[in-house]
This record gives sequence, C-alpha cells and structure tokens, in this order.
Amino acid sequence: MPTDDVVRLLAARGEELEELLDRAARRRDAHLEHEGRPGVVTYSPKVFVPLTRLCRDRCHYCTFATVPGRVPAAYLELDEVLDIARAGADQGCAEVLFTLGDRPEARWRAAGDWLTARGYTSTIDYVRAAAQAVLDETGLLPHLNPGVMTPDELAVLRPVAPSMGMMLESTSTLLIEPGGAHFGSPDKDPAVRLEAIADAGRARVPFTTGILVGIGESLRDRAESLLALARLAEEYGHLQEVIVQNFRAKPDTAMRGEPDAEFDEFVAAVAVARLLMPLGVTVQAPPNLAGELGDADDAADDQALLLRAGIDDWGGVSPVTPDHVNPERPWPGLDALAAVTDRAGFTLRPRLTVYPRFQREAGWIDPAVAPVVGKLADADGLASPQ
Ligand SMILES: O=c1nc2n(C[C@H](O)[C@H](O)[C@H](O)CO)c3cc(O)ccc3cc-2c(=O)[nH]1
Ligand SMILES: C[C@H]1O[C@@H](n2cnc3c(N)ncnc32)[C@H](O)[C@@H]1O
Ligand code: MET
Ligand code: SF4
Repeated sequence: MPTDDVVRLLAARGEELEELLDRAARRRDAHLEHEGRPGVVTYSPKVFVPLTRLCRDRCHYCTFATVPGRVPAAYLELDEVLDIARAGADQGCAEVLFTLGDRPEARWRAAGDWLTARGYTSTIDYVRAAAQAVLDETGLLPHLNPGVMTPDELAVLRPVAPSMGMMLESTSTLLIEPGGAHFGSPDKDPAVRLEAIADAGRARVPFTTGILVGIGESLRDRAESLLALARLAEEYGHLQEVIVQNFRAKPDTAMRGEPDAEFDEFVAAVAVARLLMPLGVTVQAPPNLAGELGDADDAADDQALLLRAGIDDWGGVSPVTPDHVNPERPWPGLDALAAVTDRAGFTLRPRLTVYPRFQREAGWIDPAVAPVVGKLADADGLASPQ
C-alpha cells in the first residue's frame, strides 16, 4: 500500500475509523482461519525477569532503566531468576520473559564488575546462562528481549530460547536528534534496529517486534514503521507477532508532560498494523495499557475496541510479576480478560512464547529447546493445561 494511503488510514476518525476497524477485524479473522484457530484469541501466561535495569541507552519515556545506586545489585543472581521462574511454574505459567537494559557494561562499571566477578564475558553471555538455567531447572520457555543483538549473539542465544524479540519502536530519525525520545540511545537508531530484526530473520529466530505509538513520531513515521515491518515479515517469515504498544507517560521521566497517545489514534494504528501484516503474523496489544488507570469498566471498553481493531493476542500476562516496564499498570485478572474476549465472540486460550506455525515448520526451533517446547505444547501448538 502506498505510504500516503497508509497515512490517511492512520488519521481515520468517526465513520472512516469504524470502516477501518471492520476491515481489520475481517483480516484478523482471515489470519486466524489461515492459522487453523478460528475464534481463538491468545495470551501468554508468563513471569517477567528484569535481569538488569542498568542500560547504556537513555530513552526518555523509560522508567525501567535506572542507575546503580538505585538497585540492590547490577543483575539478578541466578537463584533469584530461578525463584521467579518457579513461582511462575506454580501458577501455570509457560513463559519466562527476560527483558533488560541494553549492554549496560558499556556504560556502568558496576555492571562490568558484576559480570567479571562471576566469569561472564557480557550481558548476553549472562542471559544465555540464565535462560539455560530456566530451561534445565524449571522447564519453562525463555523469551529473550535484551535489546539489539549481533548475528553472533543471536547464534549464542538461539539454543536457549525458542523465541526472541525487540521492538522496532519507530523508523523516525528525528527521534534520535536532540530533543527526541531516542536522543542518547545508540541502540534506538532505526537503521541499527532494522538490521538487527533482519539478522534475526537470517538466523531463523521466531521473532516478536512492534512499534511504540505516541513518542513524538509523525503519522508518516508510523506508516513507514509498519510498512518496514511488513516488508521484513514478507522477506524472512520470522515475525511471529507485531506488538502495537501505546506510550504511557511516567512521572519521573523527561517525557512526563507529554500526553499519552490518544486512544482513537492508537486503535487506528492497531487496525493498520493488521491490514499491512501478512497472514500468519499475530497483532498484539497489551491489555494493561488500556483505559484510565483504576477504571475497570473503561479498560474493558478499550480492550473491546482493540479486539474490534483486529488484535488476536494480548501478549504476556502475569499472575505473579508486575509489568516492570509499566509498573503502575496492573494486569487485568484472567477472568476479566476472558470475559472481554468472550463478549467479543472469541475464546481466550493460553499459548507458548513460540507460535504454532513455527513449531510445525521445520528449521525454526533449535534442537536443544525443541523437547521443552514439545512438553508444554498441546495438539494445537498452544499451551497444554499445566
Ligand atoms: O510485560 C511486558 N511484556 C512485553 N513483552 C512480552 C510479550 O508480551 C511476550 O513475551 C511475547 O508475546 C512472547 O510471549 C515484549 C516482548 C518483546 O519481544 C518485545 C517487547 C515487549 C514489551 C513488553 C512490555 O512492555 N511489557
Ligand atoms: C519493552 C518495551 O516497552 C516499551 N516501553 C518503554 N517505556 C514505555 C512507556 N513509558 N510506555 C509504554 N511502553 C514503553 C518499549 O517499546 C520497549 O521496547
Ligand atoms: C526495557 S526496554 C526493552 C529491552 C531493551 N532495552 C529495548 O529497549 O529494546
Ligand atoms: S527502553 Fe530499553 S533501551 Fe531504552 S532506556 Fe529503557 S531499557 Fe534502555
């Protein structure tokens, strides 16, 4: 679709937005039919492991990244990681999400010292060890979201996780200039990120990516970002899901005064993502970023709108850990999420980190993790009851 047409869709309001949502919903239904799970909307029961909150980048919307003086230690110890994973296993979780700061040893001596004292050569080397421990000790599946990975790092991590991810955020180069949300974040250079996502495709890693809506990008940037992801999905076939995530302003960040993404605008972005992605690519929006904080009815209304806009997945939802990236936004209860999903005419089912298509097709899952996936999967490739 020409970029100008995509921009027009992203700007749709009123009657035009209604039509866009209907088109997107039909496309979602075609996607689910294509995947052999009509009427099924998924989520991943997970625990969140914030392996390190130190980071070499300075994204101005982020409260996850912090300074060494504000954390008890530069990294979680292996036994702390395993405690979180076991608590998840007890609650029927299948995923251990490793989300962490990018390459903190490049900026913080405390990070380098911590790694060296334990014999690790880099943050990625420690991610590998921690993911291996989770696989061996708990049988849960790591999903790795450590920021930009090189081809060598992808190769090192592939045998310890069936899926990885990294948000594109945006292709906007203005955001890396002074005053932009990504000024001072070398890992958010769009050229670097697009290349890293392509590298994951060449490494045949089932991959999660997405865009962050409302961080100062224009509608044209948003259109170009989604078109770039659609092209990557078509070229490599490795994009299992595209997350469309709305920016939520945090009190103690440089962007605290910026308004949250307007919900209609966000919903239009979700619908456009659905229309542009090839069949077989899930479109995910997180349920905990919907609605006014603390207003369950408002959240349910917004979640219903996300379903109308063509999502087929709610992402990771945790009965155990907070969303450490958005700690002020609690997860909805699974009953509430199932009720919203049901009212929209869908059945909510738990899934694994790696989607069924990548389990069926040869060549996506490393032989070292395949048996663990096999143990957790049901006949459809979703999560079997634990
Ligand atoms: O709880 C969260 N989970 C996040 N997830 C987890 C995601 O919902 C699930 O881990 C995947 O869908 C795999 O099941 C991400 C995963 C990625 O690969 C890339 C970005 C994110 C972002 C978030 C996030 O902000 N909060
Ligand atoms: C893990 C992912 O979380 C997203 N992220 C980081 N900070 C925020 C925020 N304030 N609001 C919404 N999403 C955010 C980024 O897209 C990052 O890649
Ligand atoms: C906590 S943000 C998610 C992981 C990584 N630091 C990134 O921004 O891509
Ligand atoms: S969003 Fe990720 S890369 Fe940016 S500062 Fe936060 S942890 Fe670092």
